[in-house]
Amino acid sequence: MCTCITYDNGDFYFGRNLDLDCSFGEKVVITPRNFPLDFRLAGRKEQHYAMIGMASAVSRFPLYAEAVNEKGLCMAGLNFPGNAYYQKPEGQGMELASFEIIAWILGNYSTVAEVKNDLEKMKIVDIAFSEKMPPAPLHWMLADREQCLVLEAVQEGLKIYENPFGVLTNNPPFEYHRLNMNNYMNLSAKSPENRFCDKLSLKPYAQGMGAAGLPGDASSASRFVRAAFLKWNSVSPQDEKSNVSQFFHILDGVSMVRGSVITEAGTYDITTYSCCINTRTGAYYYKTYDDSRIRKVEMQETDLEGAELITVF
Ligand SMILES: C[C@H](CCC(=O)NCCS(=O)(=O)O)[C@H]1CC[C@H]2[C@@H]3CC[C@@H]4C[C@H](O)CC[C@]4(C)[C@H]3C[C@H](O)[C@]12C
Repeated sequence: MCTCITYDNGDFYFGRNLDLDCSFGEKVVITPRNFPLDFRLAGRKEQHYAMIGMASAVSRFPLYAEAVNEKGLCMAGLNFPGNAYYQKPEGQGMELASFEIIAWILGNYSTVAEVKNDLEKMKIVDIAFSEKMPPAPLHWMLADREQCLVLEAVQEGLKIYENPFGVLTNNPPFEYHRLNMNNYMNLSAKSPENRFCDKLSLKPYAQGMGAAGLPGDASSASRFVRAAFLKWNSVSPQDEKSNVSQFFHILDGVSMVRGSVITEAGTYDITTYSCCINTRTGAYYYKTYDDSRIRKVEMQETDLEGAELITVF
């Protein structure tokens, strides 16, 4: 499971928890402007926007789990098993493999509004990266400071949703989470008042009781509501250090502790890493399950005109 959020407070931040039972060879990878991107059916891009994010560093193609480009457009892929449906390629139009979609969108577009114009033309097709790497069933959150969308490639085609929450988790489809949020509108960060019945003298006896009923489990639906509650009630000074710290505190509120989530295969889902990106500066902050120190990789400190992928070890 995964949780992705945006955070607007002075600067605009984007990031996620990546919850998984194993590593996918993740490394922070910078794709400079002149690194040729070879798309399977959409052709070769010699030049494009530079981007930074966490990718599987096993290949010549940057397989991003999430990234931001130099214009502040960001995108993340999250598991969507049983619902993601990639179409058969037909050899016409803008056909993209699921593993190419982040690099394609961030390489070519500077804002969500710009992408939106072309989304109708895009088709996500069923192509494996390699025999050992079949397509992952994903849905995506795409955001900039102005707008946030969810993209879901399902049997009926590519669905595009406005996402006013700036939050995404996993199954079921986004429409469910949007409706489910209404079940929690009564929760509050403030101390509650007795609305149960005025004939009973009910009083809060501790802090935090206004949000009693906020779901605490690790399920996707619960993480969605909890991340939204933490994010939308968040208060933080607007400097970089406070914002980044606050962002990780929100993600910590929906993170997975080893042993508490056992998959059907009997393995343990954990929050492998958490990341926070300042979308204006391209600074990528992250921490891992075994090292809570926050590390920072700055896209702008590398040569963005380069022609080779930069993998940060
Ligand atoms: C596992 C992650 C989602 C975490 C998540 O949401 N967990 C929910 C669990 S639960 O289902 O809700 O229980 C997803 C997110 C992005 C994915 C990579 C995308 C590029 C590439 C695509 C290739 O085709 C296959 C390999 C590849 C490296 C992918 C590996 C893996 O699939 C990644 C990391």
